[in-house]
Amino acid sequence: METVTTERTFKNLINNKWEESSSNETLKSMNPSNKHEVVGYVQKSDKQDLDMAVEAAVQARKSWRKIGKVERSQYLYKAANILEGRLDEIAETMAREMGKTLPESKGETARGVAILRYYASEGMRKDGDMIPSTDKDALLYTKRVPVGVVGIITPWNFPVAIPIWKIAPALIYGNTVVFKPATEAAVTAAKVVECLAEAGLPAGVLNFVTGSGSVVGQNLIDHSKIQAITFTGSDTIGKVVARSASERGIKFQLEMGGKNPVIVTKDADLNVAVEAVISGAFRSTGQKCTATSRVIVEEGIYNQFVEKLIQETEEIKVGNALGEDVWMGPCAHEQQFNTVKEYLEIGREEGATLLAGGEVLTDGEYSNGFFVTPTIFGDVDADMRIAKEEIFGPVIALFKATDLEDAITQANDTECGLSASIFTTNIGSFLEFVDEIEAGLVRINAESAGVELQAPFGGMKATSTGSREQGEAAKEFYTEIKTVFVKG
Ligand SMILES: NC(=O)C1=CN([C@@H]2O[C@H](COP(=O)(O)OP(=O)(O)OC[C@H]3O[C@@H](n4cnc5c(N)ncnc54)[C@H](OP(=O)(O)O)[C@@H]3O)[C@@H](O)[C@H]2O)C=CC1
Ligand SMILES: O=C(O)CCC(=O)C(=O)O
Repeated sequence: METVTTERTFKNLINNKWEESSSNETLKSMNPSNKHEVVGYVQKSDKQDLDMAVEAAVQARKSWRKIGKVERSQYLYKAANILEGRLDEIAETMAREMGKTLPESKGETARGVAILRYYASEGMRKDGDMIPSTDKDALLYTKRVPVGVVGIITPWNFPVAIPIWKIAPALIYGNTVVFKPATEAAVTAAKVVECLAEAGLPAGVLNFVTGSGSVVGQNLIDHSKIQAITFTGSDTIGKVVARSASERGIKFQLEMGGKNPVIVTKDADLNVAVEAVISGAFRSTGQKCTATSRVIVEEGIYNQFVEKLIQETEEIKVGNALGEDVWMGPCAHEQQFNTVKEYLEIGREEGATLLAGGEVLTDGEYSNGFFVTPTIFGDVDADMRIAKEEIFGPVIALFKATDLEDAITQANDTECGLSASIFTTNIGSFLEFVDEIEAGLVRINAESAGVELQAPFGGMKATSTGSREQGEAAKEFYTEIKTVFVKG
């Protein structure tokens, strides 16, 4: 039986009006901890709705650019305060809608507030540089200008932080936005947009359109009036974005998969390493692009490390994301649940040794949700699919290494290059790792996940398109540089 906990139907935001879709249809968002519970409804939009949103963003471009960065920052400060005031409510919605535990959901929402404040303060920072000219009587300088209308497509795994780390820099640098969230987390995203709208943004500056990726998302990336697209999600759709954007010669930024390694050397503090591997691999049910998925351990301490890892993994409490003392929630939605179940099977069939977990939980309350136990596979071979493919679930693949060089070679044996950690007390090992590892986020004695909003974020190799999000680095994507030469 379906339980409806909220009557709310969320609308699109187009030109500062909350609009129903032209199809008059809605999509319902379900709770992965209890698949009978509806969290809310969002609009099932089509091309017509998207065209209106893009047109509104086009019309708002000039005036938004002209009011200047300092004034734009005030809207972000206000939105931060509003989001902070709704922190508990929005975190609870997130936990209900995509199964992140309540403490983690609160942490992410607080991070959203901090990101808004960070980019608000960017309003007081410089817009360009003075450069000496070869002509002593001339003035030569650069001026950063907005790109124009930015299309933003986000995934379901960070439904507050990722939208905000794209929307806030887009707006502060003077762009207008059309935002399409992941359908599986669109109610949470709608609440974030409410906070921004309530801050009083002028009409057309931020537009929000929900609906399927294949209709709203595809039309957004193909739209002739968009000047830039930023996307976080799967490799498959990332490639579609890249093709469409490069054909039209517009800017694009992609953040996609990870297969992040952690190396544990023979001199590591094993307690620290075990705790960090568990947190990196299983928090958010392993559904982070920065999650730990391969753990490479030096032979001398392998047995000791694995024994402790198994023991602590077996103590993890899995349950409803809103449950007290629950450490790990469900997979975020049915399709993701099916993917994880499939990989648990693949691991067994490929001949890896199941050391912990590997179960689908179906008893009692568990039967209402998408629950699996945190899983560790040993004896994993580099050619196995569980060693190569992103699972996006709570699954660790363990490998043995003869020495540091072997461990780094194994760590780099992947197409992805987002995040990588090493646990060591040897300064030489850490310096070697920093030099040799092929990853955009390099972490020493710290878990592979965890991003600081004021620092550049992004991957090497097939994970990203080279550009970086967050921190100051975001301005490279959200602005163009004009080089100005002035002769008196
Ligand atoms: N790097 C990361 O952080 C993430 C990686 N992933 C990886 O991707 C896998 C699949 O997850 P999934 O949610 O299906 O990821 P997708 O790449 O399908 O979805 C990400 C976003 O793209 C949208 N989208 C879907 N199809 C199109 C399209 N043709 N054109 C434009 N936009 C589109 C989605 O909309 P809609 O929701 O409406 O389909 C969503 O907003 C995961 O198992 C995981 O491996 C997933 C999420 C985040
Ligand atoms: O580790 C984090 O905090 C960010 C991860 C992320 O960006 C993602 O999973 O998409």
